[in-house]
Amino acid sequence: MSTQDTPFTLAGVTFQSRLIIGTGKYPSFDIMKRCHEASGAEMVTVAVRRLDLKAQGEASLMNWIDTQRMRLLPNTALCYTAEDAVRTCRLAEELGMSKWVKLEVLGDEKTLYPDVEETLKAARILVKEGFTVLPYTTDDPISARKLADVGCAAVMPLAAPIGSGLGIRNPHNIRLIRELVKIPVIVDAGVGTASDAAIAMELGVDAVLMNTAIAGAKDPVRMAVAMRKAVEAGRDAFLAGRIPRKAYASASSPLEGLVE
Ligand SMILES: CC(=O)[C@@H](O)[C@H](O)COP(=O)(O)O
Repeated sequence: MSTQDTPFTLAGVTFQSRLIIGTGKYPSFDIMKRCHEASGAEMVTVAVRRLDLKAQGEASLMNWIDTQRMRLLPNTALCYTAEDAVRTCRLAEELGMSKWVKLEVLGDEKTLYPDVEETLKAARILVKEGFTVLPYTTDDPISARKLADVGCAAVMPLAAPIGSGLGIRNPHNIRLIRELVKIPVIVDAGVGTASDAAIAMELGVDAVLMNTAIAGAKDPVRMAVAMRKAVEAGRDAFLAGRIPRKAYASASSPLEGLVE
């Protein structure tokens, strides 16, 4: 029996790649650009509040992003209130970046955990203003459902705290979120290596967003390649369907017709 994939579609736009990539922490803009190419990602997130608006030419981050190939996804990193996040999204729009936003409203500086109450508040306002809202959230299924109910285009539960590289802390919850909401689910933050990305995809999520695992690797370009392959492999494994786990061995070769 062969299995057919359905395209990854977000707010009516179809993507070939299920990997979304960041722009922070790279050793250089040149390495970042090479990672973007190697990853095959078609969407790239940029922290609006970290942008140096005065930088020109090669000193400007935006100069190193291939916007012909990749859709820009401005994000609200460094925002701790709904008000700040909404203002940042409006600024992104004024700068001509995009009306698609990665909404990130953080609870504190130590954990960088999402403040779900403020995220919901901001999401309601932004959806009303016509933004396509992709919110970073906890791995709590009820919060994910509330974000879906207010009209977000996807939900992006964390695998683990941003930049921690701890991998999927709660696979069960990620699976519950996948079951509960009808919109795309994108695992965002905390991926440490390729197997984490593959596990996320094997849980049935639609895509994975990551930054630190690639930007902070010893060889970022090679890690970008590994992540592209891991996301593809995880998706294939999910579609193929894993075998059930068994408590005891079962022989790989048939037992009938043994030569005596
Ligand atoms: C780039 C970005 O938006 C991060 O805030 C995001 O959440 C990724 O986290 P990692 O760096 O842990 O992959």
